[in-house]
Amino acid sequence: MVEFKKLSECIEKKQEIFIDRLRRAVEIPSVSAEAGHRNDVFRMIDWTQKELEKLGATCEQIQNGKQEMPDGTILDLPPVLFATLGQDKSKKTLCIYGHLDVQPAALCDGWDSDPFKLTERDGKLYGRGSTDDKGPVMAWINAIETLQEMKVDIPINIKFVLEGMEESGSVGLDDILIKHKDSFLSDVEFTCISDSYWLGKSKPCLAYGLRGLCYYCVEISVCQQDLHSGVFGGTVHEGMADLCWLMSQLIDAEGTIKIDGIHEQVAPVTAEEIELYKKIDFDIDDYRNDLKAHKLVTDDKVKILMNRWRFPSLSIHGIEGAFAGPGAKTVIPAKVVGKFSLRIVPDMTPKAVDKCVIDYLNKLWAQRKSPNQFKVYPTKGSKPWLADYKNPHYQAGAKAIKTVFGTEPDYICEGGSIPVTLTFQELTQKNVMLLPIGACDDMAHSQNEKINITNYMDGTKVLAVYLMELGNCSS
Ligand SMILES: C[C@H](N)C(=O)N[C@@H](Cc1c[nH]cn1)C(=O)O
Ligand SMILES: [Zn+2]
Ligand SMILES: [Zn+2]
Repeated sequence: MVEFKKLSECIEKKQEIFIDRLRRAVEIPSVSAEAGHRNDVFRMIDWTQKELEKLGATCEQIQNGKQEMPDGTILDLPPVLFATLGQDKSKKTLCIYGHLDVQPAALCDGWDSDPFKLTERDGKLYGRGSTDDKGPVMAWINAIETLQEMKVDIPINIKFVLEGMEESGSVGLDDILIKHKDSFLSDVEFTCISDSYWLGKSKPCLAYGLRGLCYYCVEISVCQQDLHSGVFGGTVHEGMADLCWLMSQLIDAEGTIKIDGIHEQVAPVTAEEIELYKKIDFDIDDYRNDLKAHKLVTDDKVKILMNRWRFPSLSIHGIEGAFAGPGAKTVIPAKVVGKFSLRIVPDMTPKAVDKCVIDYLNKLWAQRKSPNQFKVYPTKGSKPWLADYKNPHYQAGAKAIKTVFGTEPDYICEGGSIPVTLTFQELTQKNVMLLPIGACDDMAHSQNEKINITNYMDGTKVLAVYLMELGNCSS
């Protein structure tokens, strides 16, 4: 086993190279949700392939067909990048998943610097994708590169599955993985994903649960084109008024979901779980301060954590077709599409949730007695995921964290969703672990997303030590 002190020094010496690698990754605006950036997603995949090839990996881009956008345009889906490093039959194989696409971002959203120029301020690296998920993907590359330069024999074979559509529902990925179950995935013994965040700012953690996601569109059309509200106001049934009324019936002021049949699907909380949650090191005042929230829905630590991980939540995201710019445009939109989603937990399933949501909205629509055209439909849904954190694979992760930070990790769940996690678990029938490197205040998906330099560098160390620990791991 490589001496940690030496490994740590080698990683520290390469800090500028590693930051530069992340800088080049962030500079490619690989926003999967925007048609105008689709080529950048392709570019990002090509660029990462070259980085992996420099490590000696054999790469293959698995083509992923086409995607029809809501306006009817057809776009090529980015390929999924498969990479293989090492094919030693005497070694076990680790599969690393990550994503190379990012959420949309623009300076005018309220960023303090260009989201696609990695900018260092106070030991933090700001930029879209810095923590979600380009930083962690680069940290894997950094870790392998360092071990290779130190001439260390990595005790496992490594496979990468890197996609470019995660932030848009991982379109096509499950089908590709299912097709490669008996080939590329057949020898996978462990899967590790670094695409989530610590619970706090200083204590590392391992995550063993994710919520699933069910996303919905509610479409209301009034007429053929937008109307002048002075000329036509008072003569038509306004779609925005219908939609705002419908959306206001989804949750109450406390955030409790009002849709019939949702709460009944949630697995009952056990006394043992409550005890587990009580022990988690989580400062509720810090959390509120970080968010600069006026007030949280409760000051009870266990309830807040359970609301994040153990119970469903419903969020209203936006209205397509509605006026959202500055100024005072006076228009009646011809058609509006409301967007909301539910994060779902065991024992909820997208199928059962879809039925409740659609039945509930149809019931409300009948009450509204509007003559407008109404349609509600789910976009992609994903199930929640839970893993066995007592598996030796988690012990390898914990040992790596102990080596780098001198402390045991917290074992936590994550409120977000990475749908492919469950797919890996089901297809390989092996343990999957989430090993985050970013801090709780990294603000993924938001303005001023960042990763701390310390997290990026220590994260690289943890991933390198974890690769070495896997050599002794029998899952
Ligand atoms: C936790 C992960 N880094 C993440 O951000 N996942 C997204 C997945 C998603 C699904 N549809 C769009 N994005 C999330 O939880 O929102
Ligand atoms: Zn992510
Ligand atoms: Zn994300």
